[in-house]
Amino acid sequence: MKALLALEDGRTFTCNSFTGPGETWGEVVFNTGMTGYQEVLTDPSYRGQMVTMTYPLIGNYGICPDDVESGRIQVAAFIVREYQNFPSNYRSVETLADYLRKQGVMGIEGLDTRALTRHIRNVGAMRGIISTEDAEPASLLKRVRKTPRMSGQDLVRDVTTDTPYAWAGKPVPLADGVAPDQNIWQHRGEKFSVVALDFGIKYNILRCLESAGFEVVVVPASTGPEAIKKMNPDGIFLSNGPGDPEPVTYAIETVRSLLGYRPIFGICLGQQILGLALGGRTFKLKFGHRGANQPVKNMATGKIEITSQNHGFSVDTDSLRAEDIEITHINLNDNTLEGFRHKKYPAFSVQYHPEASPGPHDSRYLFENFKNMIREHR
Ligand SMILES: NC(=O)CC[C@H](N)C(=O)O
Repeated sequence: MKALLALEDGRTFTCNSFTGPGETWGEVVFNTGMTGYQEVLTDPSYRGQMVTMTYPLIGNYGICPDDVESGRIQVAAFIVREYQNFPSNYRSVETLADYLRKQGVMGIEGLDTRALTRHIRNVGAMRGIISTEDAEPASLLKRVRKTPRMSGQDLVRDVTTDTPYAWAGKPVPLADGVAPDQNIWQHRGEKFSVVALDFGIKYNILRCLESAGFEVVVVPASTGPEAIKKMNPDGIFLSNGPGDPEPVTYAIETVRSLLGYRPIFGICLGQQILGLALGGRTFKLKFGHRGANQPVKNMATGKIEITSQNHGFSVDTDSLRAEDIEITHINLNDNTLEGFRHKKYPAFSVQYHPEASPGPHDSRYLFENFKNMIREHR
C-alpha cells in the first residue's frame, strides 16, 4: 500500500506500508546495527521515535518471543529498505509485519534508507510523519510541524512501570503484603540487592544484573528517596529511558538525595540523570548514536571497547565539576562523554549499553564493577 514519509524540513520519500493503512509521526532516527531489529523495536528508549535501519534487508529471521526488551513495541514506526515477509529461523513464531500490525505500529519499506540516513546526518534528527491516507506533501508538512519536539518532553512517565516488581528471568509481581516502602530484603542471604529506578528499563539490563548475582526490584521512576531508603537496598540502579532527561526533574531530585547513601550505577538516561543531579547540563546531539559498533575508550585501561548505543542527548563534559568527577570513558567518533564516576561518592555511569542486546559484550565487566563497589561499601 502506497505511503508517504514527510520530514519537517520539507523532504519527502514515497514508500510502501507493509502493515496496512495508517498515519503516525515521531522523531526520525537511524540505527546502524546489522541485526537486532526486535530488540530495537521493543527498547523503551525509542518511545516517540520512528527508527530506520541502515541495514537494507529486514525481517528475514522473523520474530522470537525470547528476544524482547520490554512488554511491547515502543517505536512510533519502523522504516526499512526492503522487508522480507518469509522468515527462515527455527525460533521464529511470526512475521515482522504481523508483529507490528498486531500492536498497531506502522512499517514502511521501499524507500532509499541510505539517502534518508545521510540526510539526517547532514541536517540532524528531525520530526517526520508517515501516512497512507494523505498523499499531499504540503498538508503533511503543515501537520508534522505541529507535532511536539523531542526536547523538553518527559517521556519517562509514559514507559515507567506503574507498580514495583521483582526480576527472576522475567518480571515477577512482588509477594502479597510486601509494599515497596518496606524493608523487603531484611531476610536476604548473601546476594546483593538492588533497587532499579525504571525510566524505561531494558530487560537485558535486568538479565545482566541477575546473572551478576543481584536480587533486583524495579520501582516506578517517581519513587522518592524515602521509599527507596525504607527498602534498604545494597545498591541503586538508574536505567535507560526515552526522551529528554532535563524535564525528568523528580528523578533528578531523587538521585541527588541518594548520593552517598548507597552505590549508584547508571546506564544511558541513568548517566544523564546522574549528571544533572550533580549539577551538570545535558544537550541534544545532532543525530545521536544508535548502533552496535561505537568505539569507546576506557580512560583507566586505555583499551577500546566496541559498544552498543542508543541515545540522542549527552552530558556536557565541561558542565561537570572537575574536582568532583573523573571521566572514565569517551567516544572516539566525536569525543563526547561516555562514562564518569564521582570522586567522593560511590556513583558511576556510562552513556552506552554494557548489556548490549543487540551488540558486543566488551563492557559487561561494568556489572561486576558495580558489585565490587557495593562489596566495598556494604
Ligand atoms: N537509551 C537511553 O537511555 C537514551 C537516553 C535519552 N533518551 C537519549 O536519547 O539520549
